[in-house]
Amino acid sequence: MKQITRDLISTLYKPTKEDAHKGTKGHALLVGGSYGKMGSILLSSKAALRTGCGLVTAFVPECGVSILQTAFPEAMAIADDNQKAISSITFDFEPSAIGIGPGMGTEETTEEAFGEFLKSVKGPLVIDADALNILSGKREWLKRVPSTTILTPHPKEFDRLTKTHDTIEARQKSAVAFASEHKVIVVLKGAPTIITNGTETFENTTGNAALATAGSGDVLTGIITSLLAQGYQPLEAAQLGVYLHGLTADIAVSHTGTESFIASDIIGLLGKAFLRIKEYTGKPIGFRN
Ligand SMILES: NC(=O)C1=CN([C@@H]2O[C@H](COP(=O)(O)OP(=O)(O)OC[C@H]3O[C@@H](n4cnc5c(N)ncnc54)[C@H](O)[C@@H]3O)[C@@H](O)[C@H]2O)[C@@H](O)CC1
Ligand SMILES: Nc1ncnc2c1ncn2[C@@H]1O[C@H](COP(=O)(O)OP(=O)(O)O)[C@@H](O)[C@H]1O
Ligand SMILES: [Mg+2]
Repeated sequence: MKQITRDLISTLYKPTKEDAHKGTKGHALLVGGSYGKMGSILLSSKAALRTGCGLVTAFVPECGVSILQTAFPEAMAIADDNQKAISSITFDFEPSAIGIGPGMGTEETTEEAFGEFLKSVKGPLVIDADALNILSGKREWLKRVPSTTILTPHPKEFDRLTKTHDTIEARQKSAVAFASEHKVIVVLKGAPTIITNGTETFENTTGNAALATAGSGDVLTGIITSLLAQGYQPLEAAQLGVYLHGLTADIAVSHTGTESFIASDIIGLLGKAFLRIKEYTGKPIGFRN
């Protein structure tokens, strides 16, 4: 297994172009949320914008619109017809990338909506959380998942999708086989997280137990979706996203410790994490780089 080193990340990282504007930096669409779990998609959406895409739209149940627009005015919101859970995923623009699943729930109407969504979605796409849980009950829908889609299961989600694994090694081996069979990229989250496309497998080298906190995976979904929206190739987006996510916790741990770190802190430290990566590239930090 290869390691995701700072050298690898320095070669992947693309600085913002000087003549960039919000229309050239990609438009991420985040789909998810349900009554009582709107925080998850809010975290994903905020993380996406903080990772550098130009525009973010959140597709949420009706009850989530005012929550989103109040807590995060920079994002646009599209309301589902249903009050509490997503029932039909329709939008009238072409997103540069889509992330789906955080807080979405697995109600029947949401399951149907996700099944329909998969019939027409082209990608780039990130599938997380409840979208993965729905797929676990509808494995035949895996055929509809576009190739190079990024799946971001934690161990329990991966086991639901496949089978119970007794060891981390067995699960990792299974993730490689799964990625190869379904032509997807699996980000198997954990300590450490591994990324595989079925041919090559990489182990992340950043992150610590501060990340063991509610919503940290929702944030990762936003980060990776944003990188995809900005034009990173799926494997690169997964590698850079997981590295950045972990780096925020490594930066934080000396002054917050592991206990008080929360998912919003990951978002707040993304800027510092990007600056750290810029340092690795050896190029001056500033406007003209
Ligand atoms: N503020 C919010 O709105 C939040 C919403 N969330 C959403 O809640 C829904 C349920 O997700 P959950 O992941 O909480 O529930 P799940 O039932 O899918 O998984 C939680 C369980 O998975 C196991 N697990 C997780 N990471 C593991 C690891 N590294 N090693 C071994 N076992 C591990 C643990 O047993 C844990 O209790 C998702 O839609 C998620 O996006 C959560 O992200 C929490 C925050
Ligand atoms: N002890 C740990 N060390 C490193 N990373 C961790 C640790 N615990 C959790 N993480 C990371 O935190 C994230 C948790 O994701 P997830 O379980 O989906 O959270 P949520 O669904 O609450 O958002 C993953 O990226 C995982 O790798
Ligand atoms: Mg999660």
